[in-house]
Amino acid sequence: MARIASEAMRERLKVYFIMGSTNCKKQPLEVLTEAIDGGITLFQFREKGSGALVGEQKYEFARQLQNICKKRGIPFIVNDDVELALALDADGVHIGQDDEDARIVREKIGDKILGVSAHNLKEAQAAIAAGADYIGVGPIYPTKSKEDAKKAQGPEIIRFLRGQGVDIPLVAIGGITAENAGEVMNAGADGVSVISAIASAASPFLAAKQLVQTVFNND
Ligand SMILES: Cc1ncc(COP(=O)(O)OP(=O)(O)O)c(N)n1
Ligand SMILES: Cc1nc(C(=O)O)sc1CCOP(=O)(O)O
Ligand SMILES: [Mg+2]
Repeated sequence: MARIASEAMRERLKVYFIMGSTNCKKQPLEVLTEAIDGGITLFQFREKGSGALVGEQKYEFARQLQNICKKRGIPFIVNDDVELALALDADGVHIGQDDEDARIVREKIGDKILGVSAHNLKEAQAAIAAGADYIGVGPIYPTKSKEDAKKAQGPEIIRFLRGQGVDIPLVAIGGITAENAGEVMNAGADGVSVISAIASAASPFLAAKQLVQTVFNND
């Protein structure tokens, strides 16, 4: 299998839903199913924070979510846990600046999708050099979903990176909702990545649909 092409990656990043068991108000498998019905384009399994599943329970939960994604043609990305991604034969891995080195992860996962978090130009350039398929840039707005999140930088960080010639597929993250997704896309993001806007919504289906409408109408 060859590396994903940039243009295909950009399309996949449009509405990127991230979720773990601790983020959901409803049954997580139902939340993911509704989000897919609503039109999400990519999914990341992020099992983190107080009360997160570990060991066999984490593996089994991930496998169930992966099965839903497989049936619906949504690529399944694993956050942080490269060994889990390999054990499940996931479609890819997302790592941050405090995780395993991106070059080593690229070697381990071969042609699978590699996403790397970047907060500034230096980190973005290093991620590209290490073989990232996309970068996640955030937090754009304040977020309650990541305990160790950095200070929000606003959509300006995306405009700045694009202005400096960073043309890798780029997804914005942190505090993004259907209300502010338009300005994030206008700043030059290929897509938006969200946890709470979908996972905490009374209707994950409607929440996903609203994001999809905003992002795709912005093309
Ligand atoms: C799409 C996307 N962008 C950024 C992140 C954050 O990754 P990281 O900085 O490693 O933080 P954790 O998510 O591991 O807490 C992400 N997960 N996805
Ligand atoms: C997982 C994550 N990473 C971030 C970063 O800045 O790198 S912000 C974040 C949490 C995003 O959740 P919500 O959509 O609920 O704000
Ligand atoms: Mg991480």
